[in-house]
Amino acid sequence: MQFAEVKPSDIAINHHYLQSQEMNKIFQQVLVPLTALTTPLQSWGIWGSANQVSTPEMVCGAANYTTEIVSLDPLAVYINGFMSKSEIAYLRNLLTHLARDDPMVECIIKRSTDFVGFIPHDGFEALQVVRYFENERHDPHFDWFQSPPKIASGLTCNRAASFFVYLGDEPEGGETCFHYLYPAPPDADPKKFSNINSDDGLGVAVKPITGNAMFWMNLYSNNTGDPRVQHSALPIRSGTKYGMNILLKRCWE
Ligand SMILES: O=C(O)CCC(=O)C(=O)O
Ligand SMILES: [Fe+2]
Repeated sequence: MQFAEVKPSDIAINHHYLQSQEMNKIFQQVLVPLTALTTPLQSWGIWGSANQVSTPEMVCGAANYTTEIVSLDPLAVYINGFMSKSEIAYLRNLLTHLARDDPMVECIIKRSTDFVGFIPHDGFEALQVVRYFENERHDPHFDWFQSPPKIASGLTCNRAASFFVYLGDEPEGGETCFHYLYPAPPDADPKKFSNINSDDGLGVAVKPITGNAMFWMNLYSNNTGDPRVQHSALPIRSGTKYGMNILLKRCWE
C-alpha cells in the first residue's frame, strides 16, 4: 500500500494560529479560551480531578471508542470515535456560549480522566478549541513548557499528556505531524495516517477525521519534557479544521 508522502518542506514556516483579535473576542467568554501555547495558564486548578466531575447523562453518551497504539515509547495512541457526531454537534453549536460547568465539558473531562487511568496527574486544563482556515497551520512545537510555571501553592506544573480531538470539518491537508515518531507500517489505514518523507526516515502524519483523536505523553516520569513528541499541523489546503486540546496537568514540589 502506498502512503501519500508529506515532505518536511510542507511543514509550517509562517503559521497563523488563531491570533486574530476577532477570534479571541469571540471565544473569550467561552469555556474554551483560544489560547496560544505561550499564554500563561490562567486555569491551573480550575479543572478538576475525577472527584469534582458529575456524570451528565443527558448529553454524554457512554464511551464508545477503540484504540491503536502508534508508538510505545514515547506513548502515543490513536483513538477512534473519542467523541460522537452528536457530542461534536453539541459542542460546536454552543461554542460561543458554553459554560465551564456545561455537562458536555464535564463529560469530556470525565472520559479523558478515565482514559488516562493510572498516569499520575493533577486534573486537566480548561479545554481549548482551535480553528484553522485555509493556509493556516501550526509550526512544530511541544505542548510541554520548557520553563514550567509555578502556581500559587509553590508547586511547579507542566502538561503531562495531550489529547488532540478532531472536531471536523474534514479539510484537505491539516494533518498533525509527529516528526520523531516512527512512520506508519504498510498495513496502517491510509485514510488515517501518512508518512513524512524526512531525511532521518522518521515521522508520521495523522489525518483529521472527525471524532477521532490522538493521545500522547509529553513528560518523562521524572517530569522533564520529551522532545520526541514535537508535532505540527500542516497547512489547510482547502476547507476548515476544528480541533480540541485536552491537556493533562501534573504538578510537583
Ligand atoms: O491542529 C493540530 O493538528 C495540532 C494542534 C496542536 O498541536 C496544538 O494546538 O497544540
Ligand atoms: Fe500541540
